Amino acid sequence: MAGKFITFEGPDGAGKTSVLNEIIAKIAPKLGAQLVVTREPGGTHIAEAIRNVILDTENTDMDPRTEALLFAAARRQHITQIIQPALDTDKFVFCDRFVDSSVAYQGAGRKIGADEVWQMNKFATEGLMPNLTLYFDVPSEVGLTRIQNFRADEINRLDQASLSFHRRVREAYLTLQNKYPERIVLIDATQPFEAVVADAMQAITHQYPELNI
Ligand SMILES: Nc1ncnc2c1ncn2[C@@H]1O[C@H](COP(=O)(O)OP(=O)(O)OP(=O)(O)O)[C@@H](O)[C@H]1O
Ligand SMILES: Cc1cn([C@H]2C[C@H](O)[C@@H](COP(=O)(O)O)O2)c(=O)[nH]c1=O
Repeated sequence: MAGKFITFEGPDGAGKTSVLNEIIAKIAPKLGAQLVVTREPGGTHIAEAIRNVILDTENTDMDPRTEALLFAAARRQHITQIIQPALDTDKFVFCDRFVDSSVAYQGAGRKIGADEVWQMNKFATEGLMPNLTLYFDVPSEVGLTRIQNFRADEINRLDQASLSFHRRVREAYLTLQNKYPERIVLIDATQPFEAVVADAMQAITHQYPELNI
């Protein structure tokens, strides 16, 4: 892997996507064609189709392991079609969520267990991991309230899970950050938006000074 793989992670409503958009606007002129921005689940035609199945609020009877397998299947397609080819050609890949989401949501939220979810995802990723992960931390209540207040028209099946589910997700992220502090940088996402963007930018340019604007 010659390129750089940077992921944005966090509970629902943490502000990842908004911050990612802001950061991309800042660095896109600098990186030009060396920049790839993508998301999970999704990023390819097949993976976006899988996304629609997973997030459909009608699919209330989906088994937790089916859900985990579908996220991993979407990830596999995304890696082979988008992420790996970009890394092989020296690009910076910014991805909204990756395998840490599966460990947090399916491992802890759905109680499948972190080890089983890691094992299953090894088949999908063949060990590909981000170089840098920004973890946007907010209490579950804060994230869910933001979604209710600002994004009520886009609530998906995962957003609808119980508060205790979302609390387990956050705890799992904090455990991951504690376990892999070299890779995962914690950003306090309860701050005003501009301060969150500044902290995220600082974390990125600390590791990649060439992205300083
Ligand atoms: N620091 C902040 N303070 C207050 N509101 C914020 C902040 N950051 C983002 N928001 C708002 O919260 C809402 C959710 O943000 P966003 O969609 O970026 O979160 P997300 O982490 O990508 O969520 P999800 O993973 O559920 O898609 C948006 O309406 C956004 O404007
Ligand atoms: C990759 C991935 C995602 N999820 C969950 C997290 C969110 O609730 C949705 C995706 O919606 P977003 O608005 O694009 O953040 O899916 C998950 O449970 N497991 C995963 O691996």
